[in-house]
Amino acid sequence: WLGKLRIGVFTEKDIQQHQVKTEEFPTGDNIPEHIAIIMDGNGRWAKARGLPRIAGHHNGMKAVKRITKAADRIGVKVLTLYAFSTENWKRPKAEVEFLMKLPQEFLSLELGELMENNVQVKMMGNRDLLPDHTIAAVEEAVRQTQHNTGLILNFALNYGSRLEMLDAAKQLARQAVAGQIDLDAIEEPDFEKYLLSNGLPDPDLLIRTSGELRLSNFMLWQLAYSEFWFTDVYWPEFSEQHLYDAVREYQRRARRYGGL
Ligand SMILES: Cc1cc(N2CCCCCC2)n2ncc(-c3ccc(F)cc3)c2n1
Repeated sequence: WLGKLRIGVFTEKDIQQHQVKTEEFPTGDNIPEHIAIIMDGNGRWAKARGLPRIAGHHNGMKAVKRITKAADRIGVKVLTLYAFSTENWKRPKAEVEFLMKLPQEFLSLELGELMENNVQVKMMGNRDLLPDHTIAAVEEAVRQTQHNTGLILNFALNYGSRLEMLDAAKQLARQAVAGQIDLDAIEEPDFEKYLLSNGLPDPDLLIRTSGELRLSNFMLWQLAYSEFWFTDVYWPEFSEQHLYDAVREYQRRARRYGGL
């Protein structure tokens, strides 16, 4: 009986504003197998606090760890995080140099725990233009975790969807010109195997933070049937409960649309 006694009184509003850390997290059926996140708002988060943009990116990196653990906890199988787009090269040189150091900083801090939690690190993106030190850090993490069978943590790094699809089309065209495939027999799976997401299921749920309502050249083919969930919250302040709100909404839609 005493176990049910509430210490202090909090309202539904407190819960919705995450003033109170409710232990509840989504369970049961329809946990999305693959969640993809466009982690936006890092610069604005810093600006709102009178901090330099790189402070936003650094706090964004802490959110990566927080949300990876939260997704793993509820049984998500694949978590794809849009860490750097092909358009991000237009940022100031100093900012790009800082961003290009974050993969190795994150991995030097977290790879041990990722291994303990059986997480497999993958990278989806174009290795051209990436600094050698960035590629080396990511490829070492991919190698070390390649046999892990738990959550797949897939970083979209120097990724652009149109370039990805154009390259897949060119590879198919080359095969057709060489007579290695019958043009009229090409089906969607023949195209998909040349995408950088090859081997991964399409995202069930796309989350984008900071109020932007665009895809920004992210997984345009793969998101064809995905649920989209947008929030005004800036990525550095995106909490476990925000993730769980998105998953609960996904489960609600699946129940509603899953029927007739
Ligand atoms: C370029 C960049 C930016 C980056 N930000 C932090 C998250 C918000 C978005 C912008 C800044 N993060 N966070 C983690 C990584 C990363 C990438 C590959 C990898 F194998 C391990 C970690 C990362 N990479």
